[in-house]
Amino acid sequence: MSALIEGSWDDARGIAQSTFKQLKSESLPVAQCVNRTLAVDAKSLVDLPTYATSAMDGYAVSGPGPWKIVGEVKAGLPMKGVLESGAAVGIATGAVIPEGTFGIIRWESAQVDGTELNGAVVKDQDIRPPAHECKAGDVIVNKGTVLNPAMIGLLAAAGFDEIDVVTAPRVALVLLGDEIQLKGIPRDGLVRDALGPQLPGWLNAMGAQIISTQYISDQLDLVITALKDACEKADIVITTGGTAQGPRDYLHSALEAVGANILVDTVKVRPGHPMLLARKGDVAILGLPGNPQSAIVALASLGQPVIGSQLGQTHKKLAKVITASELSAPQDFTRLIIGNLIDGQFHVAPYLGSAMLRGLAHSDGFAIVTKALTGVGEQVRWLDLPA
Ligand SMILES: Nc1nc2c(c(=O)[nH]1)N[C@H]1C(S)=C(S)[C@@H](COP(=O)(O)OP(=O)(O)OC[C@H]3O[C@@H](n4cnc5c(N)ncnc54)[C@H](O)[C@@H]3O)O[C@H]1N2
Ligand code: MOO
Repeated sequence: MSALIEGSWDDARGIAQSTFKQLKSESLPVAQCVNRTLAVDAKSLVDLPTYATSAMDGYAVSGPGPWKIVGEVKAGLPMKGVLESGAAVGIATGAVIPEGTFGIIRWESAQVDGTELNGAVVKDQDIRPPAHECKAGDVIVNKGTVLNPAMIGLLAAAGFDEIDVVTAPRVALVLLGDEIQLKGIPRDGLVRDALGPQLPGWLNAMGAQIISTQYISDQLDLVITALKDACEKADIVITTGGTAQGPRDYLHSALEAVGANILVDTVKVRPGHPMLLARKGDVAILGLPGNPQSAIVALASLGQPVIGSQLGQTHKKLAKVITASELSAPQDFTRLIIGNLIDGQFHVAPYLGSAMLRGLAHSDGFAIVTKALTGVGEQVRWLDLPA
């Protein structure tokens, strides 16, 4: 496949979404699977509810009243035998309904005199029927879903001890640049590394795991060695800086030297213009521009779809929102504009410059702007930053 060179943002994103295969899966205890992506359709192992149970604390009654109270049924301790006509038993919420029960009278509506019970009841009153929520074999969570805590609870209720989730893509980070300073106040023209510390947070939120972080000087042989090593152990290699064509930008030459195929080389988007996506076998190589805001734009634009594909997630169409701010984009370019959704409307953030993080730091995502001018009240697409 030939590379998409300075193509549209949507085409580049389409390539990022469609090129990479789902990784293998692993079986883990359900409680450890929150935020993991389900590798199979989860089919309930039981009917839910599994038994007919009482929805309320009260009395299970059989036949017409008045009834004689003959005992008590607790949750987890089903009554043995049949509830005879004219008999009642005290019953707790969640306890199994005795065979022969007509309905439940809540304790607050029951008239009790010694062992005699009176009250109004209709058939099956306050009884939760079995399989009301699902039958054994029903799909309760679809393959490709990112599991939230409620789903974890549902899977446990449905009888699962372990479940198959997709392995988290392994990311090797390779940060390029002689000017990068890792600690302290920047001095002598050096720049504090603003990407090494933030990329793990974004990548973890997208479902990936960092397996290594390397800082590499602007020397072609070092960049080649770092890329080779990273490609041997990772599912995604993410580089920062060196994507442009400047005198010390070695990413293109290094990709050629390691035998990677470039899929996307520069995109008609601002910020993030020199973003790059390549592959070496099944390994994705994502080149994030060095300017910090541009790097995060590239990660959200191309990195998130690659990770989504490797996790077997379905790529959703972007939602549309109304903009409360007037927005512009350069001719023939897509612009990703940082901002927030307030009452469902997009409000642009300050500090839009591609080298700045101050606006991005307080933004929830990006408006995707393709027209030269989008007026207040018009629709734009919205790309969420992962939370
Ligand atoms: N003649 C041209 N020059 C540039 C163009 C162009 O089209 N023609 N494109 C500009 C755009 S747009 C961007 S974005 C940058 C991309 O540059 P690189 O990916 O090659 O990145 P570097 O040159 O290495 O660095 C750019 C900038 O970012 C700072 N940086 C890099 N890494 C980090 C880090 N880890 N933490 C904080 N800051 C970082 C670096 O110091 C530079 O200031 O190229 C433009 N140039
Ligand atoms: O496109 Mo560059 O990424 O604006 O700074």
